Amino acid sequence: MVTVRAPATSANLGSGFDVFGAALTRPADVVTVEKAAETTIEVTGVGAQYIPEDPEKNTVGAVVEALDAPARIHIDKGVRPASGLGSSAASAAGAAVALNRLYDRGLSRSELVPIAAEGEAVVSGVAHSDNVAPSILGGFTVTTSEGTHAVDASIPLVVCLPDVAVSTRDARRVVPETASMEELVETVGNAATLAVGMCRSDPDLVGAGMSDPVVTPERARLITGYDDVRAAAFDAGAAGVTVSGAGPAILAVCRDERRRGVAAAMLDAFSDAGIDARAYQTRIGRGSTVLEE
Ligand SMILES: Nc1ncnc2c1ncn2[C@@H]1O[C@H](COP(=O)(O)OP(=O)(O)O)[C@@H](O)[C@H]1O
Ligand SMILES: N[C@@H](CCOP(=O)(O)O)C(=O)O
Repeated sequence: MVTVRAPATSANLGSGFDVFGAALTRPADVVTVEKAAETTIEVTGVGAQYIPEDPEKNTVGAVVEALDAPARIHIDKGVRPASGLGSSAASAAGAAVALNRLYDRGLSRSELVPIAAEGEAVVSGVAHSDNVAPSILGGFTVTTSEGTHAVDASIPLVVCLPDVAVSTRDARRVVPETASMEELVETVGNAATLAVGMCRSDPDLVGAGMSDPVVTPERARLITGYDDVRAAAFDAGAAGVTVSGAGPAILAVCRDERRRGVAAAMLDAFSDAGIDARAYQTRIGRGSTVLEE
């Protein structure tokens, strides 16, 4: 038996659509696997009632297939599904790390990234790796078709999750098909600024590089109260605010001493818009951890 804690993640970080990701210290899924002749999946925890236990439909089923590692699998969800916090990815990442150990497949953490990404194709139609990479490797990650680079960065964050669901599949439908040269130049400049900020563990620089003129404005329209929550976070001292993943969670980066105030301001703004929400005061953290084997 192997048990793995796989963290929630925030993808895109504004300027790095389908490329940037970050592991969060909390929340997390806990995935337990045991060898079995046939694969079975049991799901408990946050939002378990919305998650299929059929291996064909659950993200971990694709990981079992790719590793040829049938197992009795238990997923204890800490990351709510359809959150923008890499819920579907956390289970796939945890399963990839756990099954690799259970069956002694000997794959490196980097080699497990494309395998876990197969799970994302099951739910969103695209095997994007920007959530599974940080959930497996930890830190700030840059993922391209060439592979993944991970950087340990110490950056305080707040993620505010409203009590509404946005599916990644639906939110990918509003992504524009083209961008102008002006938008491209602005995005490249912001993404590069953010990456330098991560390398320096500088929250102000990371925040300065989060702005994205192409995808985020379209996604923000799907989140009731987004503009007010964003403005409230900036007023409370956030250095940058954007949609987390495909939403509806909203991500703010700030200095440590501002985190509590930023979280309270975001919750108040959602409440003023008539929406219940919860805020996680978190930071960039480590990847999947083996708890027991
Ligand atoms: N192990 C899993 N954990 C979470 N969601 C899963 C899992 N397997 C399948 N799903 C499905 O994936 C969808 C949520 O994924 P997605 O829309 O990408 O949201 P998130 O941003 O939270 O990952 C839901 O329809 C859910 O039923
Ligand atoms: N790059 C993807 C990331 C989706 O993240 P999720 O946490 O919402 O699953 C996208 O923006 O579609």
